[in-house]
Amino acid sequence: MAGNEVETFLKSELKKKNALLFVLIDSEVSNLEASSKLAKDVEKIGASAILVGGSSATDQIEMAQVVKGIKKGIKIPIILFPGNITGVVPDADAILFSSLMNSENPYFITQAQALGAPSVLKFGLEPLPTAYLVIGDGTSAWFIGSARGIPFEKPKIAAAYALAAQFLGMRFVYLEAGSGAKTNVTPEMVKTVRHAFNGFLIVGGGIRDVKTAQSLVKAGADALVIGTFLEKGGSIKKLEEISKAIQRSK
Ligand SMILES: CC(C)=CCC/C(C)=C/CC/C(C)=C/CC/C(C)=C/COP(=O)(O)OP(=O)(O)O
Ligand SMILES: O=P(O)(O)OC[C@@H](O)CO
Ligand SMILES: [Mg+2]
Repeated sequence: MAGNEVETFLKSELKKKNALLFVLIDSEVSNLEASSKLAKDVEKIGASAILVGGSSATDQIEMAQVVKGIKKGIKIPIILFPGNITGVVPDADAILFSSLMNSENPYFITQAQALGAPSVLKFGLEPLPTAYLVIGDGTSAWFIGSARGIPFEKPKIAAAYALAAQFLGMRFVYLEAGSGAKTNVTPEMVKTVRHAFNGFLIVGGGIRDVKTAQSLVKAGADALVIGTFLEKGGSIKKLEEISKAIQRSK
């Protein structure tokens, strides 16, 4: 059984850096060569982890190859970000073992977890118990996960879910506006959730500039996830600016 090395690493990074940058690599979008290069580049500019996943990434073989290929070139952890049981593959360091708490389909709350858990054990992946909360609507994660999206302007509802997650023993909360979302989670929602939840707070979806990133970190985010910005050709230099800015923002 895997230990808690990744969680310990993230917490110690957090002490040093104030807030962390996670880069999401979608194995469906980037091929192995592009993903390996991207992973090395983002490690250099201060990213603390690489997330690998996609809400429609159902090709397990492709995903396993990408994870294995990236792993060779980097020291920072690779954390799986599964949208389904097909996202559980070997050779990663950890997995966001997430429950989409505001899904209307129990499959995404407990059944995918039950089906995926034996493979997590078999592959020696460190499970990071995560409440995955989808905010707003219209994104892939919202649609595929049958989420009843928490309205952007209802921070107290998000905070109530986060508190429930804490009472259920989850140590990570992920506020997800959805990949490529037009609007990111509001700093006000992050602040309200931060107040209620004591664990590691991840925020993602639609983050692509320094100002937004800084405002979310000031509001209390521990880590920001950025994916689409790079998929759409955003520069590593700009990502570095974001990375540096969030390290100073709290
Ligand atoms: C713990 C295990 C085995 C499974 C968890 C299953 C859960 C909770 C799924 C939640 C629903 C879901 C579809 C989440 C997607 C998360 C994800 C990887 C998002 C990033 O991918 P996108 O970039 O949105 O995907 P596309 O590229 O397909 O738009
Ligand atoms: O792709 P973006 O919009 O950066 O979102 C990242 C992540 O939160 C999606 O699951
Ligand atoms: Mg994607």
